[in-house]
Amino acid sequence: MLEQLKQQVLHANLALPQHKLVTFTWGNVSAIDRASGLVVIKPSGLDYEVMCAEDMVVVDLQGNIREGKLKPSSDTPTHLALYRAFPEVGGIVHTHSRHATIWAQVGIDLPAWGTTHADYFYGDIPCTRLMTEHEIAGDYELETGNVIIETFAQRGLAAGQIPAVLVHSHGPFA
Ligand SMILES: O=C(CO)[C@@H](O)[C@H](O)COP(=O)(O)O
Repeated sequence: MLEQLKQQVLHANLALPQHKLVTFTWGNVSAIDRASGLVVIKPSGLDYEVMCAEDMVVVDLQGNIREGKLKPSSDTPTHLALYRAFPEVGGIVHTHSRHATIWAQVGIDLPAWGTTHADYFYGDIPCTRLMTEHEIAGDYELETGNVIIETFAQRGLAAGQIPAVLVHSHGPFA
């Protein structure tokens, strides 16, 4: 099922350690097949060095596992919330890359100060508000998606124009 997309998602996940964007297994990439509404995502906690296409997990937009032997990434509910909210989004990447994560801990927007930033973003990269204790203690990953959606709605941002966000005290999603 979705063999080509699994290869693409595997390749994108393996690019994270190659570009030094993750520590240990703390990052994940997914992609959606909009025709079927199915999402291919990295398994949770599996070393990138041994990861292969068959390890990719297929889930539907409600989080039901449709194919795969391994547990999907712990961030799957965040990815799914974003796919449900932003129909223009075809793929999502989350990392704990050092500098973006530092900005996320500070909790401020990333200003459009550089030319490469300007090549990809029509403005500052927003940082979400701090999540509440209730949100953190509840379904944290789903609430992470919700706070991203809230940030884009409150600021009138389009995911196609600002294709990344910092989640306060966590890290970047793009
Ligand atoms: O920040 C966290 C956990 O605190 C997550 O982003 C994990 O780092 C994701 O790991 P996988 O479940 O994708 O391996």
